[in-house]
Amino acid sequence: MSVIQSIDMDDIYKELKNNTIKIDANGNDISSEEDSGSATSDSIEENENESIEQLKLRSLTRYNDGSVKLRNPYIEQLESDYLYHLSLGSASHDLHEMFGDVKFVCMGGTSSRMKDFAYYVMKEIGHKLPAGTQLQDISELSGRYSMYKVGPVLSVSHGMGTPSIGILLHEIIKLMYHAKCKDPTFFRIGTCGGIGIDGGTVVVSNEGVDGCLRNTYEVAVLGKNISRPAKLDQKLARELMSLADLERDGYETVCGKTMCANDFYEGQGRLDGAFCDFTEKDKMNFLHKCKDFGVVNIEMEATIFGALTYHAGIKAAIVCVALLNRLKGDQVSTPKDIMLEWQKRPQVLVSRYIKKKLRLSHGH
Ligand SMILES: O=P(O)(O)O[C@H]1O[C@H](CO)[C@@H](O)[C@H]1O
Ligand SMILES: O=c1cc[nH]c(=O)[nH]1
Repeated sequence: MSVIQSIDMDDIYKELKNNTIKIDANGNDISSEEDSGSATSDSIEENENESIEQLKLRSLTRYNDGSVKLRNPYIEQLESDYLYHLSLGSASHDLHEMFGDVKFVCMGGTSSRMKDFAYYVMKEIGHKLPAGTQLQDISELSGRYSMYKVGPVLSVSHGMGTPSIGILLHEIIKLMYHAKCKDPTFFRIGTCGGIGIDGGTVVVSNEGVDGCLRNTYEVAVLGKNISRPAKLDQKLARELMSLADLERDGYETVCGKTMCANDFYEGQGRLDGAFCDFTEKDKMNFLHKCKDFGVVNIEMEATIFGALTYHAGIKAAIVCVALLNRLKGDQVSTPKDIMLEWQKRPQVLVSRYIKKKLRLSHGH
């Protein structure tokens, strides 16, 4: 058995490596700043700082009318911007006409899930298609992602892992800008492995952490690692939790940290990949440490989803259903029909939220 370097879990709070630049939501380099949030810090001052940060973020990411502003001066200079992986362009399509009314962008890994969600949410919000028509996959030509529009809801597939959802997030955020969408809210509707929770349990994430339990998303840009906070909207998470109802739903909904792994097998401590250089004891120790740290589930997109939406000043939430309890095994072998029923659960919660917001905005 080859030797691998073990993760020193006690080092998780230490500074990132020297060649990593930490940037805050406003794009400032904060690599040299001490970590804030010690138990002795004054909470009123923290709240004030938080509000100031939110205001600065808003001025960087919104025009006065609430429409999405990009943090990239080069886009304005382009004569036309082609969103290659969506098969849509600012010159070839009237993006404002097509998407200007979008308020909710829902993403999930597979095309079939996002098509099902589009039909489900259509029924839930009472959206009617013209007689004899059906929903069209707007990005079909790209052959990469599938996208359906149901009134103010966009339902898009993102594929697997951070690179895939990262490309989509860049293009969808640009789409929001070209379409002049006002204050959109983003959701990831997914599946995950639970830690200490039964299969079928729904998880609302309160933050994303990476495979070393850091609450950041790191990416190499021009030869340097850039690290951005992987934050999710706390109020939105609480509101989603308030819409869950154990008695009515018949299943549990919990809130906690979500680990974003860069791999399904070794990266999630599975013993059933093509390779495994650790023991079952190592795996269980790691999963228990994650659990003690507040991690309730593992998937493969949470950090980048939190980081890019936060950087864009977009309210975002992740709702996943656990397909298994990783403390009890690694194989995902639940029968297909049960799995499909479980996958509906995050859709039900997100639809409830959308319905509630639409009712409020229509004044009833
Ligand atoms: O939530 P969905 O889209 O199912 O994605 C989850 O499932 C995939 C692995 O099977 C990863 O992409 C993980 O994040
Ligand atoms: O264990 C699991 C199940 C779904 N998706 C993951 O990434 N991990």
